[in-house]
Amino acid sequence: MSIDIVGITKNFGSFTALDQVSLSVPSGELVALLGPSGSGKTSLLRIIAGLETPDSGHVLFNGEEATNRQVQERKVGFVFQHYALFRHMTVYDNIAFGLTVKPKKIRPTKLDIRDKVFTLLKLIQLEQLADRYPAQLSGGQRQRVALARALAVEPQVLLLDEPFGALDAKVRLELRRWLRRLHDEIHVTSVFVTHDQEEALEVADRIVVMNQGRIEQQGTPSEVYDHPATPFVFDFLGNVNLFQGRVHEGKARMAGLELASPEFATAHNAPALGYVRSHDIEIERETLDLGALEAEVRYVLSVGPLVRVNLALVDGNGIEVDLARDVADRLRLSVGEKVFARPRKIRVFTEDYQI
Ligand SMILES: Nc1ncnc2c1ncn2[C@@H]1O[C@H](COP(=O)(O)OP(=O)(O)OP(=O)(O)O)[C@@H](O)[C@H]1O
Repeated sequence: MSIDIVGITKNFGSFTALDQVSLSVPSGELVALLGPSGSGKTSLLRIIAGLETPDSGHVLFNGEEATNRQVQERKVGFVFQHYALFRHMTVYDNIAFGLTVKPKKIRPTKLDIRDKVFTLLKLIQLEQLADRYPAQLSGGQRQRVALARALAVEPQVLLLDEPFGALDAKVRLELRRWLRRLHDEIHVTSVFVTHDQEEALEVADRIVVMNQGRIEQQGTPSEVYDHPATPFVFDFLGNVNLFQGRVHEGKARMAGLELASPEFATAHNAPALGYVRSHDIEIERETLDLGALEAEVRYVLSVGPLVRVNLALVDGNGIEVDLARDVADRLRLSVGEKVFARPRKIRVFTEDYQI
């Protein structure tokens, strides 16, 4: 089922949580709503679910007006961060619950329910644990059961609000890969709320980046990562360094760097911000040209497969560089050493345009 959000605004008192938000989710797509705390992700999800009413705007399901439809009529399934399972029921009964409480006329037979529950148990790879109680499961297993319970009633839309938020990093990673594979199998239209950019980049077909109740950008993971439309998106998706400067008659100057572009031709001393991802900077001991910045090594820190180097520039500002371990091993940097930092890619934003 496709979802269209058209010009949705939601206020809580004088606070605007959603400001004229429009979004289309084609049938079968997995969309991630990504943004910092308070950006309006959950409010938008709750409006799609029918748990919250917008002040203005419309929600359409398959092109049909659904703004005032009751939750029960919307055929949505939910999985929340702390959507506790029924403690006194086994895994089997938890998953079967939505089917057993259906009105008698449309309730499947006991045998059909059994078939359905075991199909779902297979899908979530927990067939052996049907008779366990929630307290006897790990956090990751519980969330998989919660997902199976949501899927049992064959929702047309699946809404997931930080479903893996309470789990530790390793389980989180496993589950998001598992969710991606599961979605490839069942293709139910899904909206997934997260504030974790890696999770969104890995799981979603499309990412909707939210900030202060508005959509900053939407696109495929590579579109938003490689071509961020705004400084906010650049900053939010990855570890970035920021250089302040100015553009004037075809040139941008910042932190001792000079960049020429025809895009700047009409700018006259306009303030500009240059963004460089920490893995888009090379460190050299010697330099032959002007494209590198003189710096001093402040500290060197191993972070798993990366080595994070903090450099102090001549102007006193600090930048962070992430080097692959083999590159760092070759360089063998020591604290206090003088080096050169060469940004490979800089994205310049001025008030009027970006390159
Ligand atoms: N029922 C409510 N009453 C008053 N304010 C609310 C209510 N629900 C949400 N808000 C406010 O609306 C804003 C958006 O909240 P929302 O939960 O949608 O953000 P979010 O992006 O999901 O954040 P988080 O990641 O922290 O859950 C927040 O500032 C929040 O305090």
